Amino acid sequence: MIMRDLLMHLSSAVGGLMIIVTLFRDHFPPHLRDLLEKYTSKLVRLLYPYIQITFPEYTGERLKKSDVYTAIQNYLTEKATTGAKKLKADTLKDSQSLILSMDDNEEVTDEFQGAKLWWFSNKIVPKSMSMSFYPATEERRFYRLVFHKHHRDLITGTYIKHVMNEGKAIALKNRQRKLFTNNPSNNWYGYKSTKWSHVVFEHPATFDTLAMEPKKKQEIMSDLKKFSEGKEYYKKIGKAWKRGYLLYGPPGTGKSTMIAAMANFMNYDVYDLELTTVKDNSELRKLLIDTSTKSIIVIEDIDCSLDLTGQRKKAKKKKEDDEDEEGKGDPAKKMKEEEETKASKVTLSGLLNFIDGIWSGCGGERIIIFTTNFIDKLDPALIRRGRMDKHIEMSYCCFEAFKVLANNYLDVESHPLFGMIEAKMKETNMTPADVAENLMPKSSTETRETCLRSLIKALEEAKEEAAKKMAEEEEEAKESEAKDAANSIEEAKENGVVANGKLEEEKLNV
Ligand SMILES: Nc1ncnc2c1ncn2[C@@H]1O[C@H](COP(=O)(O)OP(=O)(O)OP(=O)(O)O)[C@@H](O)[C@H]1O
Ligand SMILES: [Mg+2]
Repeated sequence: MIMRDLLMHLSSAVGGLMIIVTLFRDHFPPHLRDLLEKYTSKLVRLLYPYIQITFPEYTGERLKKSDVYTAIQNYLTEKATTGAKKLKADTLKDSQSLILSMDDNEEVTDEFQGAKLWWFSNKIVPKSMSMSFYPATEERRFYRLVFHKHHRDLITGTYIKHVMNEGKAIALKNRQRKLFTNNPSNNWYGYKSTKWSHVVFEHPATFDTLAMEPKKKQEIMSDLKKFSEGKEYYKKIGKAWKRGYLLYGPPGTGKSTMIAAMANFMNYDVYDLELTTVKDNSELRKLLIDTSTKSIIVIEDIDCSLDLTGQRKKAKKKKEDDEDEEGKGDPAKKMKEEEETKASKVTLSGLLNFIDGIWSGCGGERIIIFTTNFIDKLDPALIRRGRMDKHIEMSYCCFEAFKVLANNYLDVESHPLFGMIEAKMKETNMTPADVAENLMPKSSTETRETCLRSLIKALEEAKEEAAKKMAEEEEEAKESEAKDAANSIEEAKENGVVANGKLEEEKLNV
């Protein structure tokens, strides 16, 4: 007989006993009744020597999924695969592997330091007749742990802690990383809607494939590693456990690639925050509080995002002008639009407050990354150390970086043409994106040699282009200098005439 049947029999026996007790209670004199109750509960404890602990799925008014429940779920997943007969299947990590967990109404036996325990999974479906729009949310799942009372101390003291630790470790192992993007706030409310939508994060970039000076790359990796191990240190120095990185450099130098490599290195989720869809500072705050720990929050092209209000006003003004031209300018509508424009803005101070303030309360490790093509355009307050702790310049492709790309794209570590490429690279600037594009074979007939030669050709063209551009610029500068000089002579002449004229007038007046 399996344990559940045994427990069920015991429960019904106890239930029967309780009915008898109630009957006797009504007909017995009080002093005898007390005596009887005392002995009955002794008998019950003797007959049912098991203790039950229930772990509900949600805590506190169903607001938050219980961490304990999740840990138990993970812990039991491994046990269930071998022990349980009814299993639920789900896919995990690249949809390649299957994960099996305990189905409802199933039991799993476990043993811990000689003690035998039973886990049951079940759910309570309230029998209310009300027609709910969201039927699934009414179900209350729980796990129940049953063990002999002899093991009370062992189970409550050590075993549950062991389950928590194991469960968390399994969760970390199976962690499927996600890439989140923020939803516009008008989609935040309603059934199953969330502030962030996500897809599985499967970007292949790593620090190995990132083309960069090896020393600089190593420095960034050590910085990240130190940060991830710094829980106690940050606590000691009284700082929130967060770190800000500013990636700057021309387009195509690998800023976005670097973020993917960082996420893969750290095993973190990525929150790609699109500021243009965030209405105001309070929305920004809500979004950021809703991010999980072990995550990278990214704001790309921060210079464009922060100029948001300006951009919007410009767009709106153009629209208004168009309307006026058509003779449809409605003052009431205009006022409404103006109000909307005022309400729809994330300010620099809002962003600064968030970076400084909110996280301190959130706990957990978070990295924030800003990227920009124009570092000079940014407000110094935004990028001062402490906010953006590390500034990383992503620059044009150097020879070391080229070698990484050649290895990635052509599986070649050295080649007689490398010397020429190194020399040409010193003479001109080319982004890693352009180098990579030239190295990539475009057809099956292309060989390493042809790809490297096509890069050399591109480098030569880039050099010529740069020289031409410089000559043009010089020419323009000379022209404008000449123009300025001519203008100032003209001005001086005019001033001289006026001054002389004035002098003549004054003389006559005298
Ligand atoms: N340092 C690099 N290492 C490896 N690949 C790179 C590097 N830089 C660029 N690339 C290649 O070029 C492509 C474009 O790079 P990426 O999107 O990272 O540039 P970016 O600096 O983010 O540009 P933008 O400023 O326009 O956003 C990538 O898909 C990648 O294949
Ligand atoms: Mg980018």
